[in-house]
Amino acid sequence: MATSDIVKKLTAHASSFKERPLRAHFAEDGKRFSKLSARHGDMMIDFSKCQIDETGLNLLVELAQGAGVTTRRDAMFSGEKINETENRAVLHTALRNQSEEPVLVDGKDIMPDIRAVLDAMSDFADGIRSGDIANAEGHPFTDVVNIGIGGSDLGPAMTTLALAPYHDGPALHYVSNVDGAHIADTLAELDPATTLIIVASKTFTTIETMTNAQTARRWIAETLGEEAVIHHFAAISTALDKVATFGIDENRVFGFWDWVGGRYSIWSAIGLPLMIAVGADAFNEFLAGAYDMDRHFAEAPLNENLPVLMGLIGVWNRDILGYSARAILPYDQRLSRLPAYLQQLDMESNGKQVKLSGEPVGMDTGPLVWGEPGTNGQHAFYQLLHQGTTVIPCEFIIAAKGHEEDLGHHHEMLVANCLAQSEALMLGRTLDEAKALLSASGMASADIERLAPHKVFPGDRPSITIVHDQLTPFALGRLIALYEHRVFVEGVIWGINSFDQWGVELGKELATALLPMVKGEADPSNKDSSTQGLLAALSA
Ligand SMILES: O=P(O)(O)OC[C@H]1O[C@](O)(CO)[C@@H](O)[C@@H]1O
Repeated sequence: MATSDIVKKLTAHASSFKERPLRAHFAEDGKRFSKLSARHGDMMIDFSKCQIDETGLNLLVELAQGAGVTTRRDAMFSGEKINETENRAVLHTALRNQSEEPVLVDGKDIMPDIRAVLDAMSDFADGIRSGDIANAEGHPFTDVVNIGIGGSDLGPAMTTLALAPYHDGPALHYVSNVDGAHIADTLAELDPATTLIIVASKTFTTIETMTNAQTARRWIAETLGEEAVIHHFAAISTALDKVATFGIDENRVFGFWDWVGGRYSIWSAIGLPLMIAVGADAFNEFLAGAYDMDRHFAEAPLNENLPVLMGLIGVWNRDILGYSARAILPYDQRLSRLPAYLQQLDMESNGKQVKLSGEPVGMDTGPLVWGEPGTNGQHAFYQLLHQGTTVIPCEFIIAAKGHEEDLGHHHEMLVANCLAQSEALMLGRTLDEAKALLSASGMASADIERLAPHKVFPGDRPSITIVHDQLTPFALGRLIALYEHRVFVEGVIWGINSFDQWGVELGKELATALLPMVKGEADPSNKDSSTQGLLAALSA
């Protein structure tokens, strides 16, 4: 059946959820959870609190089949150049390939190069961690500053925080913003003599990273002397020629390849800061977790395949039910940067308006992705999630166990809060229930009438809950890979290229043209009146 026909069927099917609230679906079907949840190892995804049923799910699976999700998936894993607008393969999965199988790009097996870089990273990380690689005086590095932005920052920054219980290497710091405040505040806390700077940039041209790297270089040279620079810098890039021009010792340069997208690069040398923090063994566990999800994605039937199911529910929410956002709500303080990480992964991948052919997509594509960890968000924006006029599907993430064995009562409260939120969103509270509650408290009837509408919760607000055992390196790798493949599935259904990012270019070009105007060295009179007015206001 053609995609448009399945979409029509799905749209017709959605009416059963407009007519009957989720609470009725739960009341009628005691097996709803077991029918609408799926498991892989200790990871379980409950989507029974979404406005979907088995019939709808079967239609969605048909949609995935019709859109060619499996063909496209296999093409990605096998190194075909599916990033057609950049003429590149998409092989972040090869970076975590734990099998002996070769992976071919243009007929060449890329696995030996991947393993060679991983070995070099391990040697370097071990050396920094043990103190064998030290400053000119032989003192170990106590602090490492990673300078990068986007995929060269969010992945290592998010994962370093997530794996704090495994962090036994030097302290890690991340500088990304070109705002001088970021690097100034970071370096102010540090001793240059025992600080290693890693410059991470796929292209080694990104203006923010290059500006911060030059500032860090001056900081080292001015405090320790020019000859110290060689001891205090390392780099990660695909542009090895540009790194050499910057003056970083070639033995401290860790490469990767154009078939690794920035937002998919945490598995490459971009993960070096994480490896320095947690050690090569834990990093390898992290890769193994992602590989485990890769195998599941490649092999599990579509109706049991977690990333496929997540992607299908995403399309259902976005295109059939018309919800334009999704909230990422990890009930795990150490995943507090996950929403920011997923913003890049999802919105840079699927924030597109044309298909691979260049024609308009004709459907809504990637939703607005945002979020904060629970329980903090509960005391901030959950009011809107529960009673606002916009429905925002939520994605809760929770581990069965925390790492703080002596603080089990905290974890129990975390779990109770997480489950309470999805229950409240689904169930809501009717006007009659609100009135009954107020009346049970002994309130006068006039006050009940006045107050009850404020205590009504519409309910029927969909959510997915992802449960895993504990946030280990393996579980983290698996979780990120789950989201990567979910974004892939959605992108295939929309027919877009999830692996380019032309949308970030225009702003970069205009910033380059504006810089001389900001400096007062060029005439802004060809700019629109707003830009001219803002330039004048900022020139004080
Ligand atoms: O690693 P680089 O080349 O400095 O790029 C950083 C980021 O900039 C982007 O190209 C967007 O501007 C991202 O895709 C990328 O992760």
